[in-house]
Amino acid sequence: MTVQADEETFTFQAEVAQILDLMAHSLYSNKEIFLRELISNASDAIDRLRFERFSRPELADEGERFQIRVDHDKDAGTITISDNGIGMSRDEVIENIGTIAKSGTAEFLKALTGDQRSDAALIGQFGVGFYSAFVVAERVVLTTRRAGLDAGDGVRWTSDGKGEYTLESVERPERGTTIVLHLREGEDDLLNGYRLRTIIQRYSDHISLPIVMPSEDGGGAAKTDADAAGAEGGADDAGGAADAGGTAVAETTVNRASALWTRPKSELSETDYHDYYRHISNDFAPPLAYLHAKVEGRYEYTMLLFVPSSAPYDLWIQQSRHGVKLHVQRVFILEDTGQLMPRYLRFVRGVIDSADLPLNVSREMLQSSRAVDHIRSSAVKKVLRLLKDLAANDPGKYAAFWKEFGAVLKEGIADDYDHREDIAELLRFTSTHSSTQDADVSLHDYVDRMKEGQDKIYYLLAPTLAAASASPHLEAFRKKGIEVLLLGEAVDNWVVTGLVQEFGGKRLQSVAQGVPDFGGLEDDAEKEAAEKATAEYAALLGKLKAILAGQAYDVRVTSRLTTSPACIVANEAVTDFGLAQRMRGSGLPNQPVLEINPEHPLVERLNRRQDDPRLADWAHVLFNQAVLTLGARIDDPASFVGHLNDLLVALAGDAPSGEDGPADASAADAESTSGDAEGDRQAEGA
Ligand SMILES: Nc1ncnc2c1ncn2[C@@H]1O[C@H](COP(=O)(O)OP(=O)(O)OP(=O)(O)O)[C@@H](O)[C@H]1O
Repeated sequence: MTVQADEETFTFQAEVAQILDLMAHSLYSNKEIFLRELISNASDAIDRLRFERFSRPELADEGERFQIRVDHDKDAGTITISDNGIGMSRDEVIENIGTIAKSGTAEFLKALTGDQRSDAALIGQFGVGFYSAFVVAERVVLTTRRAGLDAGDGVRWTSDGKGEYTLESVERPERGTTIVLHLREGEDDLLNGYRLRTIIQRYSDHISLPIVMPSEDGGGAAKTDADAAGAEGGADDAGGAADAGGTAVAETTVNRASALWTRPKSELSETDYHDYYRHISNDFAPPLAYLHAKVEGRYEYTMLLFVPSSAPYDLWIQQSRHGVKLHVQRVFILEDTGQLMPRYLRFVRGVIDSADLPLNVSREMLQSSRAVDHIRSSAVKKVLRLLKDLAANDPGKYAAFWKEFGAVLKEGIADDYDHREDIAELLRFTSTHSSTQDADVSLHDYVDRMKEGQDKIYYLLAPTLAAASASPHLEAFRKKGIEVLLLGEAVDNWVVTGLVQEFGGKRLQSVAQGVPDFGGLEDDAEKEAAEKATAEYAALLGKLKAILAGQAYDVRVTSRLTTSPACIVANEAVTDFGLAQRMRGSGLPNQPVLEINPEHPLVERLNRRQDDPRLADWAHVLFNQAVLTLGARIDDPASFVGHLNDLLVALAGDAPSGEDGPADASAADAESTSGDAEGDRQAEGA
């Protein structure tokens, strides 16, 4: 920091410098948005002043009208945006302009791809509004004075966006902020009243405050005081002051200046809604769906809510913002932090405007307000209905929604008991019936095509979808043609437990827990075969159990498998809450049971050759390969590889003794094993 008279020079926070650089490259194809961003900040600043006045009556002075002013000066090559909002103190300027305090900055920067289009959308989402000025300006001068401070407490911030900015104290009689953009060479097309007006009407028409421009702004013929002052280098502040103070120049309001949600639906076009959505979300893409409702009755409120088409970068950040802004009688009050929208609907963006709350309502008051309870419950119902309609009328769009937000919506099954059934209908899964990994099966679809005699909804919970779809647990179900839902997300455990094991009167049943349960779909012959196998294998089971003591809770014969030799299931028949935890740990259930397939040649051979000196190797390999197909982690991978290699060496049989071949005893054994393996292959082939 260098000090020169009253001027101090500061260095931008590293992230700001990086974002400024990226922005100039990525946003250029969309350069007009700088105006939208600066007008949006001005509008926020006025909203904040209006709000602060409720608690600080001393700020309520002047009686002038709130407005945002846009002006340009062809000769000086400047565009000026001023507002009579809350302004900033020196500390606030340092904190707000020059630093990015938002959580997730690092994640955001990582998410940038270098692709102009997608980066532009991301940058927009991140809301780096003010810095977009540097897309068109080579120098930006911001002059501001906080409401409630003295005229001598004005601050001027100047920067060329290249790493440093300066601050100096200035006299500024009126509160508010003025931003003068000194345009880069080649940006003269923006120095045109008609062009500016068109941009404002395109991007900022929905701003509920008047945006005014000098009346004679068509070709820059009229010179305002601001223009004249701005033309002099270093006279930016004088320009701004004259500007915000109001001059004798005639002004016209160029936007509609009424809160969009207060206007009747019949007057609004799709484009109006989309523009407004972009204003509040910073999302360049149009919303997937929206609802606009005016409710009258015991409580009176309006809601305008949007479902975005893609997830914001911070959807999974713990403290991510909720997207609904509370207004009271059109005055912005606060951003929702969960009072208006539950966490599982945190992707919803929009406005709720209540006529019943006091203007000075605080967050604490919201928590115990009946009106808020009512609004919240109605908002949730309406959003769920909107999603239901989308699913029914536009399955393609709903699939897109599910891809982006399905995992968030699933949280609602555990969090919102009252709406559990509605949410359950919105769930989509991948199943053994799906041709891709896309989640395209609803619980209704599943129940509708259940086999005759089937009385349960089967599911398989695995650490990933890939592990689920390749799991041996599905073999018998596939053979019998019974559909199984494949659940591969951490939140899915809450889904199955949250559904209280039931949907539409059908119980949910894991295919990897307890003894195999095919409901009414197992015939007597199968049951008999299973009993017979258990008897035939009793001795082998005892031996395996002894070898795997401490690893396998139990070893059983199963009818669950057709092609795999073994699998692991959870001993408990019912999902418990701890399962998700374990799935994220080693991936093994608390009481892992090794199930072996009596029809498999390998298992048959073990039963015939229980005296095999390598029985322990076989047992460990069977157990651990079953752990792997579960998508779980082997406790002691080195020992597994050791057992496996011992068997491979024995099978290889022809390894030259004396080099790396087995010792004599094992060599003899290797031969007999290899012979057996041959027999096994034939048996398998037969
Ligand atoms: N005209 C203004 N008057 C008062 N404060 C302002 C003004 N413009 C910007 N600020 C302050 O600077 C901060 C940073 O502005 P910036 O546009 O970069 O991000 P933001 O407005 O916070 O985010 P978003 O664009 O997502 O709304 C604002 O939050 C606000 O505190």
